[in-house]
Amino acid sequence: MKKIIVVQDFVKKYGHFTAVDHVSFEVEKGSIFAFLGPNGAGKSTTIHTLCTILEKTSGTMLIDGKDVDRDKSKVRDVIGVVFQDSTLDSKMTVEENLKMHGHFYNLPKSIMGERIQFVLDLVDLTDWKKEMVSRLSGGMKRRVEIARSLLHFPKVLFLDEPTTGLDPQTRANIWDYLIKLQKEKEMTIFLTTHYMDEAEFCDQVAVMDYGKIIAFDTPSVLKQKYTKDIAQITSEDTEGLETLLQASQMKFTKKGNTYSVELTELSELIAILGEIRSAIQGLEIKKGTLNDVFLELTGRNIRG
Ligand SMILES: Nc1ncnc2c1ncn2[C@@H]1O[C@H](COP(=O)(O)OP(=O)(O)OP(=O)(O)O)[C@@H](O)[C@H]1O
Repeated sequence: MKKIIVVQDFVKKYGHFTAVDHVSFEVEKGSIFAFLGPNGAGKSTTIHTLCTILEKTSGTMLIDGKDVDRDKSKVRDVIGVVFQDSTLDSKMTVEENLKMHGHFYNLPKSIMGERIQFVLDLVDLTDWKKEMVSRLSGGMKRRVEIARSLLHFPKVLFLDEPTTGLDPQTRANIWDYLIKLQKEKEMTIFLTTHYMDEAEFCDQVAVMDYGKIIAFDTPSVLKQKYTKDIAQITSEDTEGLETLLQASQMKFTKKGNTYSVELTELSELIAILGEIRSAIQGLEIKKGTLNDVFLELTGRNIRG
């Protein structure tokens, strides 16, 4: 697989403060990649530097083989960006906003109309083309921004917390569009988020904290490596259950007559449950989450 983003030993300092500290990673072409971390982890700093908005202190960053310092304009030609703060002109229509962006990217007049139609179709906003941006909801504005960022058919789409502040339904819709885009256009999507559920959609996740990448892998491998599934068992026969758990050396905690058991071997648990079948009142298996990954790595919740 081709690496479309290559970052080596990236450092960004603001004065004496090191916001990003010797970070290296690579992103595969056509994948969805997320930087996951709490506020202040250094996610926006990294994405802004990749997008040529900030200057790095040291290190190397290549996008599609182009150096973000030496080939700024070539990098800008191959990327699309959607940042946290809206940059749409609310006194203009959706179409006018897109046209302005098209002119900025020197899109020929002959294809402008067709491109605008294409990107608005992608985000289901064709009927809103002539509407003033000021009349759109927050979620629709974000969709216009996504459409606008795609107008010049970028190879990499950068999204800095694309769904922050949006309601769950709109967030889900935006994700539908992004996944459709990635599949249909083979576009690479690089996003930052502090939403765990969003990171779950991604092919690869870099978990960031205090300016460093503390884990990097697919969501399922991260969960396999750093979390355990927990079986919550409620039993009338607490003594019997406890004796069996102790005998099998399974790790557990107890609250009332509910036991939280770390699942290592499912067959072992099934055997225990079989022995006290009639006393079991409830059973729930809780899968490890990306928040558990973060908790395991840092001792804190990602929101904390
Ligand atoms: N212009 C700046 N001057 C000084 N410090 C800054 C500046 N911008 C960011 N920082 C600091 O750098 C660190 C990383 O910030 P950054 O915005 O990259 O984090 P983040 O992970 O994107 O967080 P958020 O989700 O809040 O945007 C933070 O401690 C922040 O306060």
